Amino acid sequence: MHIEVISNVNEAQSERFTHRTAIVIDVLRATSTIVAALEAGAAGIVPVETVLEARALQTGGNLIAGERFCRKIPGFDLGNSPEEFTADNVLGRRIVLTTTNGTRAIHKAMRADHVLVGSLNNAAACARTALELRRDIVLLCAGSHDEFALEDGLCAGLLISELQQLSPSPLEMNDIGSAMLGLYKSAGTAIHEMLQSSTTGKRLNKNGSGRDIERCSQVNISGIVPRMQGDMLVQS
Ligand SMILES: O=C(O)[C@H](CS(=O)(=O)O)OP(=O)(O)O
Ligand SMILES: [Mg+2]
Repeated sequence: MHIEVISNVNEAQSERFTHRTAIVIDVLRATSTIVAALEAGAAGIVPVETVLEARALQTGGNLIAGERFCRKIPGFDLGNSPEEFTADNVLGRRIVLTTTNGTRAIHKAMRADHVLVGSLNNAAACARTALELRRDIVLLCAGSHDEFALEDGLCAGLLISELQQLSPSPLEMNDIGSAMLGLYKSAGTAIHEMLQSSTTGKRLNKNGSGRDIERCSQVNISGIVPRMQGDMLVQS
């Protein structure tokens, strides 16, 4: 099995996903938030790229959620903080989500046979599901504003480490994959500190969302594996 890591959305040409399983990673914060929403019992998450698309889908009991410039979009029900996605707020609800990087990355990966959502929170479960799907795997790091993001690279490394532990045969990977595996191994117990020091971490701290970094740093706290079915992410 071959693992390819793509370090940001601009590199993600649609043919790179053909016949593969894609795992989309946006640790701060979209993919961590999607995991939290399904964990809290949301019926599903519809990722959309623009605020206008989200507003157009504010019908039939849907909630609309998302951020621009790290802040909840005016008139939306929820922002992009995992903490907001509690059972009280989302149980049984369909949530339309738009974020700066994460939901755009999910759309880039749509050509894949299977699209999963990965984060530090659900890495082991996500790796297990991806292996069961028996395709080569592309790890798409959403990055931030079309640049590599440390937190997403770290998560790609963790996912590769989990895949290696679970796979019955050796895995091949591209050079970025090897580099991200090394990054993850070198992090040791300093994952939270690395996220704090990342560009996105600093931006979130500046915008009053520093608490989310701690939650998004926690490794393997969830067994939820969001998977695209039609236009919606649901629990696998
Ligand atoms: O809301 C977030 O955490 C980020 C904001 S920013 O673009 O990194 O400033 O969006 P996301 O799409 O979750 O990366
Ligand atoms: Mg991000």
